[in-house]
Amino acid sequence: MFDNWKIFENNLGFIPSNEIKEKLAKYYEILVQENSKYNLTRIISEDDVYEKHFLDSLLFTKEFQISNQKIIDIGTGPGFPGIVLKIFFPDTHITLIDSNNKKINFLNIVIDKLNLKKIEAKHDRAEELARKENENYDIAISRAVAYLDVILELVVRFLKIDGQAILLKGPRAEEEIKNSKQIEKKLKITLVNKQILPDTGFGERVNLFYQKNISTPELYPRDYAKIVKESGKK
Ligand SMILES: C[S@@+](CC[C@H](N)C(=O)[O-])C[C@H]1O[C@@H](n2cnc3c(N)ncnc32)[C@H](O)[C@@H]1O
Repeated sequence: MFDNWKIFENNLGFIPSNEIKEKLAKYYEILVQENSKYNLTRIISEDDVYEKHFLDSLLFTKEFQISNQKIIDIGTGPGFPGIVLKIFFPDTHITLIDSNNKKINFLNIVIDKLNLKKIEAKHDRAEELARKENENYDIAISRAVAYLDVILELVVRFLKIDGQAILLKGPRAEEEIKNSKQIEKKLKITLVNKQILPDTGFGERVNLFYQKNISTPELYPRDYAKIVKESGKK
C-alpha cells in the first residue's frame, strides 16, 4: 500500500483526501492487472507509478487553475495526465484521446470501475479529431507524446481563442525550444510561462504553457507525415 504521501504534500502543498487515495489505489490496481494485456507502461512498481506518473501528472496544477475547465488530453496512453486530473479535479470536463484503440479499451475500464463522470475516451488521431472538434476546449494538455514542434501543431486547433496548451516535458524541453523551427509563429500560439520543477528524485520536469490568441490558420494541423518531416523529429 503506497504511504509516501509526504512527497505529495511537499510538491503539491496538500495530502490527498481519503476518497482520492481510494481512487488512486483502484487505478493502480487496474493498471497492474491489465498492463500486459494492453501494453501500458514499463513503470510498474507502486512507488514509481505514484511518483513518476500520478504526481508528475499534477505538478503543473500548483501554478495553474483547472477547475471547471473543458480539457482534452492528447495521446493520453494509460490516462496520464487525464485520469489523474479527473480524480483530483472532478468538476473538470475531460476528453481523453489516443490513436491506439487498446489504450481506449483500458481507459473505458478505468472510467467504469472508478465511476468517473464528465469524462470520455476517444479513439482517433489528434490531427484528425482537431479538425472535427475545431476550437472547442479551454485547455489542451499533452505529456510525453511528441517533439515540441510536432505536438504544438497537434494541439493548437483543439483550443478555443484564449485557450491554453500545457505540455508536460522532461529535461530536454530547453533543447526542444532552442531547436524549434519557430512553428508557433505560424500556428499563432505563444509561450507564456515555463515551469521548471526541481529534481525530486525522478528527474527535472519542465512544463510549458502556451496561449492561443487568434484562430488557427486553416492549413494546420497538416497530415502527420508532413508535420514530422518538417520538424525533423518525431
Ligand atoms: C509515450 S505515450 C505517452 C502516454 C501518456 N501521455 C504518458 O505520459 O504516459 C504516447 C501516446 O501518444 C499516442 N499518440 C501518438 N501520436 C498520436 C496522435 N497523432 N494522435 C493521438 N494519439 C497519439 C500513442 O498511441 C501513445 O499512447
